Amino acid sequence: MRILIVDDEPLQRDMLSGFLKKQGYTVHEAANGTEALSQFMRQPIDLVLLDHRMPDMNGDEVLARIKAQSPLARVIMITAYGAVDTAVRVMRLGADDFLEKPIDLEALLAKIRVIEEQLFIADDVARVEETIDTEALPVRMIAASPAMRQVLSLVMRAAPSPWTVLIQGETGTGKELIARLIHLLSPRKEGPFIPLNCAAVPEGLFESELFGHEKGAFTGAANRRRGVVEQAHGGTLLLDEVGELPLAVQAKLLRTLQEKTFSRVGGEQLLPVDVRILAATNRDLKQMVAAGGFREDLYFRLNVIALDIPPLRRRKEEIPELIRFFLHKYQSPAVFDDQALAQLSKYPFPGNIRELEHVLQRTVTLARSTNIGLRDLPPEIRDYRGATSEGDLNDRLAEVERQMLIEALERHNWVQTHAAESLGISERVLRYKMERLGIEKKR
Ligand SMILES: Nc1ncnc2c1ncn2[C@@H]1O[C@H](COP(=O)(O)OP(=O)(O)OP(=O)(O)O)[C@@H](O)[C@H]1O
Repeated sequence: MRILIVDDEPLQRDMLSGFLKKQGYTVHEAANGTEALSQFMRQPIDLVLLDHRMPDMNGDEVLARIKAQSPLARVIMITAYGAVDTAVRVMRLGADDFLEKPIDLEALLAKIRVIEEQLFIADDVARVEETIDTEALPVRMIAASPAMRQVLSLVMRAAPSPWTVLIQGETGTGKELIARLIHLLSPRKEGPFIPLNCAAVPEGLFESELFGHEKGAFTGAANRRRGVVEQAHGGTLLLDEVGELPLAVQAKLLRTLQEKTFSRVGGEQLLPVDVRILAATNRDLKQMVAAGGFREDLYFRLNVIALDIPPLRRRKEEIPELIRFFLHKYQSPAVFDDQALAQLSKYPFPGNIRELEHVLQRTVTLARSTNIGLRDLPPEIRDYRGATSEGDLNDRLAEVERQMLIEALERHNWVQTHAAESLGISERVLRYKMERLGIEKKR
């Protein structure tokens, strides 16, 4: 990891630099904010240890400028002893962590390790992207928010296992992308990845689509045909919109999952098959189970590991990064000004990342110049005035809850027992809420 130490006291810098070098890190140093920013332009930096008290520039400002230049750079802010206000404020401004003076080197190392672990995840993803690129598969992905990093870390752990994974999320949140990632990180990566969109299969054709058919199995079955289960042998089968599967087919699929065999429509023989199943849905399968539209036993079989992909409006901090990503993908020279970016961040994107991508394509194509401003945005976004519906209310409540939890955790140095107590909830409830709201544990 490449670490930049920003501190105006040479002794403190030397001490930190010596310690971190001994731990095997590559260390750069800067004596003030201006120098820090120029260092930042010159070379890749993964982590900044930033002294909040700077002679030339306010620590808040240095932080904001670093984060604007490279939203993925991690920053640990070094604050004065007992300056709780500062600590809370810099965390809000996007610092990844903070540490009080005098610096406890063991605590510093523990914090660096946490960040390092997150970067490893990002590195793994980058490596996956390379693999995918060489195979000319159009799969690259951005995961810059804490919520998505948490999803990715779960992906990393789930992928090598043989278990089925149920990927849940609204339309366009990247469920198929995540499924491909799981496949590519699994021992089956050399095998096929077969996606089946269950919503696109006509009612009467499910069985043959899944399991294939023998010649003459039904009118129109002129030849033997392999189904997706068979095609995915040795690899991974993604059942997208799995909630659309008719009940009769669900029973057959369950048998295949349990016994690792299947038979083609019109065939007598039970054939062995080695396939890992991933399922994706934008419907609430649990509710479908309760309403009798989905088999409970199949639900439990599919839901061995559950991955919930948060909607884009819960991870708006990724919008600038996603825009950069898509502009690069389309080799567009367009630049979005601050007002356009702010308005895009306000809009709730019901169609999530897919909608964002379409909006960008449309905007860039129709804009009069490469400088994209408010007037170039599609009217539904340009004229969007903020929350009105119930869905938005829930999002706002979640945001308020998030802020309150983070503040309480900060106040109590991320000691969950104390934070929970101060909020009047149990520690278990606190942990549940942290997970649901994508708040990462700090220590
Ligand atoms: N994190 C991401 N980074 C970059 N691109 C993404 C990301 N997430 C999704 N996309 C892109 O957005 C589009 C929609 O993603 P995908 O098809 O995986 O969504 P989905 O949840 O499976 O949608 P649906 O529920 O409608 O099937 C794709 O073009 C995908 O490449």
